[in-house]
Amino acid sequence: MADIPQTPLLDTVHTPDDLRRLAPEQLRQLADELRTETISAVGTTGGHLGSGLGVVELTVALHYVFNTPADRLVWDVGHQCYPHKILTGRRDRIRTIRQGGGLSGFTKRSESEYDPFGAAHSSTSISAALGFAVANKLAGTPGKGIAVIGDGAMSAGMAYEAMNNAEQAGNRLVVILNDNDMSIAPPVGGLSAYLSRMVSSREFLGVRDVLKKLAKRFPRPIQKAAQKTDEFARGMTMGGTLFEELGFYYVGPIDGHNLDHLIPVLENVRDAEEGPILIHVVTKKGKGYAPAEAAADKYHGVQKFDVITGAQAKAPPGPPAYQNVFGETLAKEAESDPRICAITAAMPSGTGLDRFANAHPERFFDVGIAEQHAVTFAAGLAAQGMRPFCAIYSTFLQRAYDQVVHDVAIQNLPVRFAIDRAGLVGADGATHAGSFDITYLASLPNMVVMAAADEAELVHMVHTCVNHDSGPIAVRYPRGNGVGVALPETPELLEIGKGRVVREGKKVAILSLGTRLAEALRAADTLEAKGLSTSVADLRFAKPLDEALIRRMLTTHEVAVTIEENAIGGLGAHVLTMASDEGLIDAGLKLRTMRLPDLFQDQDKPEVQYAQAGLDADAIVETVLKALRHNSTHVTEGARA
Ligand SMILES: Cc1ncc(C[n+]2csc(CCOP(=O)(O)OP(=O)(O)O)c2C)c(N)n1
Ligand SMILES: CC(=O)[C@@H](O)[C@H](O)COP(=O)(O)O
Ligand SMILES: [Mg+2]
Repeated sequence: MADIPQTPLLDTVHTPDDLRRLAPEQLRQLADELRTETISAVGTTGGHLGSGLGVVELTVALHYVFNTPADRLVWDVGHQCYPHKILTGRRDRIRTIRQGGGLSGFTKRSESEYDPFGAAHSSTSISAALGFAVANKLAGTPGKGIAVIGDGAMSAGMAYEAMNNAEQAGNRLVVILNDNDMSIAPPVGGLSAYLSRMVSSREFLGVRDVLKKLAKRFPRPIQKAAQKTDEFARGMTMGGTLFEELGFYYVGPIDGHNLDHLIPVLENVRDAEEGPILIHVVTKKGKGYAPAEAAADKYHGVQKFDVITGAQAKAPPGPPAYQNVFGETLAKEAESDPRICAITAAMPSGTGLDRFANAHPERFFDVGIAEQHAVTFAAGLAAQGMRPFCAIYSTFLQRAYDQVVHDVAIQNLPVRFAIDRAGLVGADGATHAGSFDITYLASLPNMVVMAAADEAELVHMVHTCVNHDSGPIAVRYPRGNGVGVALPETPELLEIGKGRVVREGKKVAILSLGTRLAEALRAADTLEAKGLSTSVADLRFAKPLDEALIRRMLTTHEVAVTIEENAIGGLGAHVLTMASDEGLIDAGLKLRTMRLPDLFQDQDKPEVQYAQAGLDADAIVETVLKALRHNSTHVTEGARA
């Protein structure tokens, strides 16, 4: 573990109350020590670094000026909250972040009173802060709602829905726009260009500029405060900013690393009688750590790294990552099919579409953090004859559910959903688990839902998505690397709704969907060794089900087990419904469904998580043996566990 840095002043600050007892001139040192500790901690654990480094000064200033936790500080996404956690009583656990049993990598209500709202999915902070603000206003209790939202998160429609509704909060709501001109990738779209113009068209506001603007806007008390300064700054153009048109008082842009500017501005905003106010702070993602500042991604998400050199720990070379198999396969398919285009919602590298973009830039679209728009944009493309691949993580696709139903499924449009991070994802924890997409997709009209059992299957499924002329198709696959099977030279056109028997047996049938297939085969070996002849089928499709294959398995084996990397309501539910409707349960079939829990809080590596979730080979064997023992007289010798 990297040495814990010397931080004499930070050592005395355990809560924001300690911070607020410091003299203003001590805050610079505190910020420097906080940045050093953040770098050291993330060097040990890996995680999100760049965004936290960019808000070190802002974090100090916000807790110094506002009366947290009574003033409810809501971090958007929450990946930048490591400095906030260090200052709010969690420094002793910061080196457990994003690990099994450790701190969450995002804000989490159950962790601290200083985390009033959980996050991880972006663009929720203004709505939540508005909720806190209005609740306090209604109750007549003090306490503001303060949202800190990034320029990337500001590209999502939900942020505008909240701002459009914010007037009612008055001065109870403060929005800090943390503009570092970065999302995970460089930001895209009109808003990004607008913010760049705002920042480049005027110098950073000094305190005098801000006080002058505030003074003009607000009644006497602020003017008095403003007049304390020895001179007024030049006037600012009043109004005209996008945010002012939405009903906010816009203040900025100001230097988000200059405590001498941040603190007086925040103090004046805190005491303003008018509102809501949006403060536009300009920061640098990765600030204060040369390797992060120099990196293209500003060290957004990092492995453990050497603090001195910035060199990240390299994962041993293994099979290709699913995201890259997807991106490269689609890029190859697109060489011969001009209809193919690809859409990401601000995750080009995470989805592997950066590879597609390099090959076909004119057919690649990064729409920003705007999953709802991404899906309906894809629907429009499909309706006009294109073959759009909408690549969105399982968890983030949840945000666009009505667009999937209303704009794609009901209209039976040939949109292709490439659903990465399906199943458990490890360190990102519960908010990023891809536990529900089979449930929320396989009940939709016209929707085809496939799950790749390995990287070769993914290639076949992408090829099938390209060449099968039908309505919507979703293909899901997990975070991480494949299993090491050879990628097919010639991809297969799969028959929709047809699974495959991978192993023939007689007594036990394991019906697998997705990458649990490897565990199913391991379990079959164990069961065979116990004298239990076991079949294994890879169903490939959750919808439409391969009913003929399933019926054969359920009627010729004593025990059948379904297994999927999805919570309840997925494959198992559909097989159970079919078995029940066809009277197979009545006929004495022992059918068990193995699936994820609906809430899985742990953050350990996925293979550890699956064992904890009871979805590995040992759990399959145990499930089968229990089923066989259940009111059964047919237990084969040796089957007793
Ligand atoms: C709904 C949703 N889509 C995608 C993501 C993935 N994501 C996490 S952070 C991030 C970029 C956020 O950019 P910004 O708000 O500017 O914060 P910064 O990292 O620059 O501090 C994205 C796209 C997410 N968390 N939530
Ligand atoms: C904070 C956030 O939502 C993203 O940075 C996410 O953590 C990326 O996940 P992957 O690392 O699986 O791409
Ligand atoms: Mg940003």
